[in-house]
Amino acid sequence: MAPAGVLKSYSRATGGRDRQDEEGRAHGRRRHALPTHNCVSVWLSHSQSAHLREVHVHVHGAEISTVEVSPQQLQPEPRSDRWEEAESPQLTRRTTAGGRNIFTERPEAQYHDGSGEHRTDGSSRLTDTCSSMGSIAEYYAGKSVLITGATGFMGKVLVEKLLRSCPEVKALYVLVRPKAGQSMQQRVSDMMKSKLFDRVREDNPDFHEKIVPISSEMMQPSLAISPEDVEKLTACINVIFHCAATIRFDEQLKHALQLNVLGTQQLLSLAQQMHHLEAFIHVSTAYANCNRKHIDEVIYPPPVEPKKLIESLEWMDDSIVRDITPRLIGDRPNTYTYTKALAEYVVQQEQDKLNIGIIRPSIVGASWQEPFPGWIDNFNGPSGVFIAAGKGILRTMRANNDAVADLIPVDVVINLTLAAGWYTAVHKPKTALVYNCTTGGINPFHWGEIGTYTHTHTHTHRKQETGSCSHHFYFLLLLYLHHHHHHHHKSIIHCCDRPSCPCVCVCVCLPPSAGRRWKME
Ligand SMILES: CCCCCCCCCCCCCCCCCCCC(=O)SCCNC(=O)CCNC(=O)[C@H](O)C(C)(C)COP(=O)(O)OP(=O)(O)OC[C@H]1O[C@@H](n2cnc3c(N)ncnc32)[C@H](O)[C@@H]1OP(=O)(O)O
Ligand SMILES: NC(=O)C1=CN([C@@H]2O[C@H](COP(=O)(O)OP(=O)(O)OC[C@H]3O[C@@H](n4cnc5c(N)ncnc54)[C@H](OP(=O)(O)O)[C@@H]3O)[C@@H](O)[C@H]2O)C=CC1
Repeated sequence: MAPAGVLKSYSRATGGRDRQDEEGRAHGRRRHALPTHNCVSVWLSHSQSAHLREVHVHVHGAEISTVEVSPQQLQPEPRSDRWEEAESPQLTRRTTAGGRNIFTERPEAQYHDGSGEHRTDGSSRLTDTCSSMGSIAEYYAGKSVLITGATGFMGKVLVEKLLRSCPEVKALYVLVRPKAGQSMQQRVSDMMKSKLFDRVREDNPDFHEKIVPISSEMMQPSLAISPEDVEKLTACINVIFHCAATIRFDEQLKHALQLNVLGTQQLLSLAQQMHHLEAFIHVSTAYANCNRKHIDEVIYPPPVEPKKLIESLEWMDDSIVRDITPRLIGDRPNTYTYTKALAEYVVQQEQDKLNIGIIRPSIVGASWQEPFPGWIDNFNGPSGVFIAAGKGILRTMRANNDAVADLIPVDVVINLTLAAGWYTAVHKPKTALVYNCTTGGINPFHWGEIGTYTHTHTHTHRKQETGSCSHHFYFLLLLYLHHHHHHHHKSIIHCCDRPSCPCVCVCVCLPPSAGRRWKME
């Protein structure tokens, strides 16, 4: 176990008002220690005046990449996608003839091991491989990668990033099912035509040749992959990224178990047949253990033995399962978090046979920078709320302004996921490594602050667009903790689309003249 103070602060991923101030809110610029037993981490640091200043990618506590963001850069310019940008005290850089930076470790570099001890021991099992690890892109060169959930929000970004930043990757095998009357091929082809892939297309118009769709339905026995495809996959796959899941909070327990737990189990079985597999990366969620106050980067014992649960639910009528679901999920809020916790355990069971990494993102939001700022294709989590508020439909809701909004941009999550794939393959950890990919512990940002930033940003943006400072209130969402405050506000503002009376405007925190200019789009 790592030292409690540090890890608790970093790993806490649950929303809600919490104890982030054990280490104090950030006063001026500060850096927080990293969790100790993981070696690839992405973390954010900030100053009091800016909510997001830097993203750091660390390997073994050594920084391999830093991105600076000025407070004004709420819509930053696209930046270099190269991962090897920063000098670090623990890595030496050599630049190849082609201009590529290659980082190798200094022999005296310090390590943290799983017990939280600093190590200077050059004979550590981790150092052996570090000196030959090269860069992440170099690792993926010539590799064949299998991706589940490639048609989903995170899977798409993973596919895009691999193709763009690891151009030498050999092939991406994506498990896809036909859906909504579209064949598997049609779905993949549509995906590749989307704006998300514009930059990849620019770099390599033939990028589609690297994507190999494999027909699969993850709820079916053996994932419904044909014997020919199984043979193909077992012969060539080097790395697996498992993103597929049902992320519905209200999923029927049987369905969620079948996909999130049994589907994962079947993929692990397939993985074991692979002759050249180097890493299995499972995408979990920071909320898998949301019933705990502190979430360390460890896999907790499951609430129930998954195999037994699946066996006992098999014979039960759906209505009985529905009735007993609340008892089964206990102090977890939904079947999603419950089954994701079981899946982690199922993955852990294979750690003796496979090199495993588990990524636990918190609430994944729109891209921060890559492939361009602000990309998102769903209304999940709070995104639906932002859209409704941005459209002026939603203006009040019950929520705690001071609760931590543990948002994390999708590109940051994907960068970590790929870095973890590389790290896992190169270091072959003896036990599954867990990576909490969250912001709440080290760079807490609160729901209430979103209103402030959004308002300022909308105002600036509008001014840039129109050259005018006019107060058009497109975005006004007030959060109330108390039921009656929320209802009071709702009855005023939700009942009048155009508050023409100055008194109403004042009541709902608009300037008295706003009524005349209120405009809905
Ligand atoms: C100014 C201040 C701003 C401050 C804002 C403060 C906001 C506070 C908000 C706090 C929110 C906190 C959220 C916490 C989230 C924790 C997240 C944890 C992260 C994760 O680990 S996983 C990702 C989270 N998962 C989800 O978000 C899934 C949620 N969705 C569902 O559970 C169900 O879909 C839902 C919403 C219950 C709807 O079910 P149902 O009524 O059965 O409807 P259907 O599923 O049949 O869908 C009907 C129709 O709608 C489309 N649909 C549904 N959901 C989405 C979606 N998320 N995005 C896009 N489209 C969606 C669906 O496709 C159907 O369309 P058809 O055309 O097929 O009919
Ligand atoms: N979004 C978030 O905020 C967070 C997500 N996560 C985790 O990240 C992972 C990816 O999530 P996200 O991309 O947001 O989810 P999406 O719902 O966008 O994508 C889910 C993917 O799983 C596939 N899938 C679902 N059911 C099946 C099935 N029966 N057979 C084959 N494939 C199937 C979907 O395919 P299809 O297109 O055919 O439906 C889709 O590609 C999940 O494991 C989730 O738990 C973790 C934390 C936060």
